[in-house]
Amino acid sequence: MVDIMNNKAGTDMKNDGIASANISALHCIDLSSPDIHTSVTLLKQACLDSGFFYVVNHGISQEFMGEVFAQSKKLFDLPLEEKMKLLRNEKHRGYTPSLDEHLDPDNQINGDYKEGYYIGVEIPEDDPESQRPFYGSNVWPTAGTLPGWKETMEKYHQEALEVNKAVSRLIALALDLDVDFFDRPEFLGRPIATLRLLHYEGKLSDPSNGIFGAGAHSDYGLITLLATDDVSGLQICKDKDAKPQIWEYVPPLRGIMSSPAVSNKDSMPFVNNVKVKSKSSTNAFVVNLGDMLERWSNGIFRSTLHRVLGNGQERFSIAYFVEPSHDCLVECLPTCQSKVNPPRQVIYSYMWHKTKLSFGILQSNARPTCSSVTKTLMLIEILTNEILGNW
Ligand SMILES: O=C(O)CCC(=O)C(=O)O
Ligand SMILES: [Fe+2]
Repeated sequence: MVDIMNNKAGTDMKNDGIASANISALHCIDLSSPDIHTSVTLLKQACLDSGFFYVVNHGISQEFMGEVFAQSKKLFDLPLEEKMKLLRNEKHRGYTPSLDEHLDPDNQINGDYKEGYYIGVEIPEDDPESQRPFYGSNVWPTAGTLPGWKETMEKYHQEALEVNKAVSRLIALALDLDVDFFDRPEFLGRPIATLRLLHYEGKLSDPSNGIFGAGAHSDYGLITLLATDDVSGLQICKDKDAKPQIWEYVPPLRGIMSSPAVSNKDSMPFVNNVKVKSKSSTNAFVVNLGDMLERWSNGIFRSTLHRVLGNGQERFSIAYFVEPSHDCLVECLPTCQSKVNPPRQVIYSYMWHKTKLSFGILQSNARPTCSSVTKTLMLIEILTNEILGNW
């Protein structure tokens, strides 16, 4: 029996053609399990250990995921001049070309070797809400160019949001909050939820020379739901302060495992006693915690540094970034403070975005870099201090 959880040190990915790295032993949450207690325990441990975990049996069919990836590929297969007609607008919706984003400028010589496509929550232009950062209308390829594309992506946007909500309910329980804590209208009732299709062109990464598929970063929102194809590349660094940093692969978790470490085709992988149900069962999502949840939980749950190394093969992934509404006051959760861990920061989700926008971070990069995040957080503290006067 292959047990990815116990598949720790000693396993490497040498046949990826890049520097060998261990495979990370991540927890796996079965969203269909009636045993909520076990799911919450596993999830809590995952959030404390690494801020990364797999989610299986999430309810989105394999067939539909195949359609979403096929449509994504069709878009990226368009000639560059066609894609440039869909270039991202001022609301950061639409196409972002290769090297446009620079997630880790301190360690990258060029930008990320990936192209992307942003799809947010659609709010019509005549709705005053559309004036707020990250709300607005999407950019769509015409039905003539890509039939059914818009419909597929809109459906995935909705279905993936439900998976995120299911995960956020387990997170609420893991933080000793009411199960529906994050479901409130001002939180995930009106979320800032952004789908991002990604295509890595197949450039071989060379970390020592600053070449990455995606540079090291942590996501800045609440949680991110990531779907990937069978090509490995995602790595995490559980301790961002360690020197040297230790990077571990997070391989795609499938009904049939694709990585050499877990390729015993005769047996289905067990992950922390969760059986990935059958060869036709849905592929796992990778979920990771963002900087906002780290703040909200007063540093108890941590966001984790991650990056993507290209192994020379083309790779597709789909990230879904979820944050609460602009009106959400991200103040220390009641269950995350004590005498030894007093509340640290108060941030308006709205301020979070406004500050990023006003500092132009989003003008050069679709999302802020790690170092930008740090600078931004410092700034938010100053601004919030001025506005709320509670320091
Ligand atoms: O493509 C991946 O596997 C990760 C992408 C990612 O980390 C991001 O877009 O924030
Ligand atoms: Fe990320």
